[in-house]
Amino acid sequence: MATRTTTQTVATIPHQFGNVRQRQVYTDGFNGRRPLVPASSKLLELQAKERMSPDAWGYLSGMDETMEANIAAFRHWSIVPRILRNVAQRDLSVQLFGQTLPVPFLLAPIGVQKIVHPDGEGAVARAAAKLGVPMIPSTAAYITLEDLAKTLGDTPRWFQLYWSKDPDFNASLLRRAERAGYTAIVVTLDTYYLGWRVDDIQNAYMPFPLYDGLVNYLTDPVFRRSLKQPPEKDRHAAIQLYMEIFGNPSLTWADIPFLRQHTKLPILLKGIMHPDDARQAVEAGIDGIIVSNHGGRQVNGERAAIDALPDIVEAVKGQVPLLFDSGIRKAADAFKAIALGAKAVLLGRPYLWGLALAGEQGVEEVLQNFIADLDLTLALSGHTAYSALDVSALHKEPV
Ligand SMILES: Cc1cc2nc3c(=O)[nH]c(=O)nc-3n(C[C@H](O)[C@H](O)[C@H](O)COP(=O)(O)O)c2cc1C
Ligand SMILES: CCCCC(=O)C(=O)O
Repeated sequence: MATRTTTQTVATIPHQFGNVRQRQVYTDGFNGRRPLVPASSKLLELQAKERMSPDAWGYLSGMDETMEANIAAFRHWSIVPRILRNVAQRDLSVQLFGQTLPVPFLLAPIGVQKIVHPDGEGAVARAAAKLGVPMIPSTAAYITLEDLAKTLGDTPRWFQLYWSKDPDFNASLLRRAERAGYTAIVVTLDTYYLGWRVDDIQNAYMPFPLYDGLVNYLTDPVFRRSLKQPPEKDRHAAIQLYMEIFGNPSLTWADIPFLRQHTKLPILLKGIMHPDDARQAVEAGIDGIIVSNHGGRQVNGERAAIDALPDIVEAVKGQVPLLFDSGIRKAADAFKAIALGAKAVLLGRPYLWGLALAGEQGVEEVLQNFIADLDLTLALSGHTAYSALDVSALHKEPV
């Protein structure tokens, strides 16, 4: 059976990918079929909205003000292309924690994906594996982290930890992730509680008690031991326990060593928006930081994530790699975040919109489009590698 290594993926995706994709679109018409999903992220969002149930759409939404700020703030920076610099060969790969990622983005952890499509995370993992795009499955997935690891094969994968109130359960999740071949742990720290989500309140909708969305909990030996009866016999008690332990608002910096004691993998903190928190993370020995405001889902009126990035870059001074998410809709956004100092970005809602519209193939097409756009944006801006971009590729616009 043919095996595919990350390095081979690197070789097959980036070079000329954009041109191949364009040729498909303009001459072959995708072998005679129209695209399954719009290449325009605005149209993609609109069509996905029409396809989804109002409850699911409401859940995907966030706080209007912060979400709008996330998108609008990319305009605070613009790309200034350079010419005559031989951009015929390009490299989209980036190095992180001793690993080569074939593209400068990963799939952001997004829980409860079956609310938009019955194949949920399975379809996303299959599309990711097909293209070699790294994925970060959420603790709150509908498919166990072990099964997703199998689907991903040799595609790079990191595990997103929701740090619960039960230390033994947390340790068990970390053990399971290591055993299943995840190569980094992303600890999300902006979601001790879910924010004041007015659409969910209006719809009386709460997806996470849905029983099969708790599968990483229900299959966990430590979680099961805490129940009087197995979840198969008493669903209600299992859901109750999940609700009790899910978020841990008492955490402080003094708890960080717990993570280090329970995993050898690189640890990234997700949800850092303040430079002082970034400094403290470095002091605490954290391996990486994900600058993110959770896609504007947690605090209304929060600063746009891309506006927070330069301050954090300055605070961290290259001591650990920074990643970025919240508002990435097209290659130009990723280009700007990387030029400002992120090593890579996390793609969030757009792949979920592709999932809602056309399942696995929809995700695949969204990812292919994003990669093609990344490649062309790099070339036409006069650069040959995302890993070599810096702020000189941008102009700061007066606000
Ligand atoms: C429906 C939904 C569910 C999410 N679930 C998780 C999750 O389980 N864990 C997590 O760390 N972040 C979660 N996020 C946040 C994403 O990882 C990411 O930070 C966010 O989607 C980025 O914003 P954008 O989608 O607007 O680009 C979720 C986001 C959405 C939209
Ligand atoms: C139910 C798990 C929480 C998912 C999440 O992070 C979000 O809704 O933003």
